[in-house]
Amino acid sequence: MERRPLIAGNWKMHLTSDQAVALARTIADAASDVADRDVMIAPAFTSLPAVAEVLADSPVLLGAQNVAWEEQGAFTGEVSPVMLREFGVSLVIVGHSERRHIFGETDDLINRRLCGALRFGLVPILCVGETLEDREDGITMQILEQQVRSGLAGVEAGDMARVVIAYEPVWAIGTGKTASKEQAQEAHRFIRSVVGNLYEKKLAQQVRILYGGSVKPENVDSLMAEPDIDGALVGGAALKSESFARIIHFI
Ligand SMILES: O=C(CO)COP(=O)(O)O
Repeated sequence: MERRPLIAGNWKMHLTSDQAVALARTIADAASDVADRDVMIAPAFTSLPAVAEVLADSPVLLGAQNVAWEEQGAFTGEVSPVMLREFGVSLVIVGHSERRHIFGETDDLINRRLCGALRFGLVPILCVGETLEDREDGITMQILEQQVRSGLAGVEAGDMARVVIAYEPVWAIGTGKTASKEQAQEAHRFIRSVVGNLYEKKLAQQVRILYGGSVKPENVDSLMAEPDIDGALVGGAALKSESFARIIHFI
């Protein structure tokens, strides 16, 4: 089963709108020759309109870093899927570890966000990952299973075909410590098996699973060579045009 790779840059809470436009321009140029893979960048909400204009004639997809589940309403501080669609956003990150650990987002809340994204035609990127403590306690796979199952609760097979999952071990995010390709492959294969138990095996083979956590030009090729790693969710290295350009062009 051929899965189309996806390289996604998560800009987190970095860059003013002017800076975001400048970086988006260089990435659009760098990605102009890629045909066999998807590339996405997710700027801060405030930069979406300006970055959307830059990407209008580019194959680079526009992503957002979070999403609410209702079209509109009394949800102070939230941004609705319809508001994101208005600016050409097509993918949205949900359940990022920073949302879970800094802002206390629960599995239930993340599931609501994911379902809201699907309902309004956005592709959700569901992030899952264990902490260092979980790994040392030997409960990595239980944590991943729990996060995948609750994140996907109520999602029908027809919608599941659009969902992307990102495995981001918390201990590897922003630390410079990448999971070894063996650790990442083991987690990805396990996540695919969990999806296979929830849905048909064929569907599990179609689902793209990205790796995130200190992805860099130096390690992207070996990670991408693993059979169940279908792409990367990149933080720090996505903020530098040369390094993200190299990551997009992984071999
Ligand atoms: O959280 C991440 C992407 O969502 C990973 O961040 P880093 O690439 O900076 O480790």
